[in-house]
Amino acid sequence: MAPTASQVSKESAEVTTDSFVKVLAESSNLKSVPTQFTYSNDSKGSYSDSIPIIDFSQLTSENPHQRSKALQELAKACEEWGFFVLINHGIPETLLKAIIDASLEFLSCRTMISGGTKPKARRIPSNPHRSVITTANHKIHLWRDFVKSYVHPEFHCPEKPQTLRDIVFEFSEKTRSVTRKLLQGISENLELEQGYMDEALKLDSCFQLYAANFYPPCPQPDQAIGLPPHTDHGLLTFLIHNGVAGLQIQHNGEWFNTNSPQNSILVNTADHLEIFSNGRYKSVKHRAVVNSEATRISVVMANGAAPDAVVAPAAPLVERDGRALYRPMKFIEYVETMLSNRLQGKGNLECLKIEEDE
Ligand SMILES: O=C(O)CCC(=O)C(=O)O
Ligand SMILES: [Fe+2]
Repeated sequence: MAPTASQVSKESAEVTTDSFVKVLAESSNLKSVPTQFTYSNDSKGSYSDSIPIIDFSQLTSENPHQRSKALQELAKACEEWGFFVLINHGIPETLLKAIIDASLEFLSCRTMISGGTKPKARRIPSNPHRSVITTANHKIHLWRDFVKSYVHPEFHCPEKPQTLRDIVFEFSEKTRSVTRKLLQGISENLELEQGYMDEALKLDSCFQLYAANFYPPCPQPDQAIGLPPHTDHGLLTFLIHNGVAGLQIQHNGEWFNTNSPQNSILVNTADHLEIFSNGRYKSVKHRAVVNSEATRISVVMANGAAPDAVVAPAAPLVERDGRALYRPMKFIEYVETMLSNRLQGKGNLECLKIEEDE
């Protein structure tokens, strides 16, 4: 079950003034990355013409030929890249722009609040504005400010401004509907009986998490990271941004820059799709790199199973494969372990893998 508003606001009390990277980045004499942010990385990525593009209007077309072609493309994208650029999805461009603008305003405004009295930020019913990860033996501050809220099946969002709430609510509804149709296509590609996936994952009460990430310009982009390599919880993650590049995905061991035509949505396959498909569709590793010139903002909607659904490899696939490759786990427990960083660098997915000799 999603946490109650009181649980969440208790966590938000961890917000501190110095957790805002924006303030640090704006200080005029900042010439290098402070040591606690140091994360040496080669932030360069390759470019590829073969990053898949999925035309949603063809996937939902009544023309069987068009639909079957789009289904094949979707299967290939999930198998080979775990990532695709979704076009003609039907979500109005005005809404995409509105959620970027409202998220940007909210994060900028939180930063100003932090400079004065803090209580307002504390009362915000969203997850903490955390910018630290713990690796095996030390803490690294990320070059990112962010906000996160569970928005479905229960809607939690900062109470103010009302415009942000309204926009996030509408974006959650629209992305949910697109997600359900993509999952329907994926279920057909996995040759599952109609309704099997919906029931097993209780998709009518599917989980959604909204996040907005704010990456200010960084004086030494190779010495800091917005988000280190990771995979996402959930089935499919949707991401849009303000036109400043920064998302890189790993493909055959190499980092690739992602490029998105205007009004498109970047979609990646996530951990629970890897589990449910019994390893057919891998959860793609990705990272957010920073740059020295422009502020980047991304808005993410993570789409998962119902909080109380126990996610396991689909039984018909286990039967076909002869064995399950992952242990079952309740969806919300998985998410909460991941968000609390309790695994300290070791992914949840790794912990659920069943070795051949077990
Ligand atoms: O901002 C980005 O491009 C990546 C965001 C992301 O991977 C996440 O929020 O999980
Ligand atoms: Fe991610």
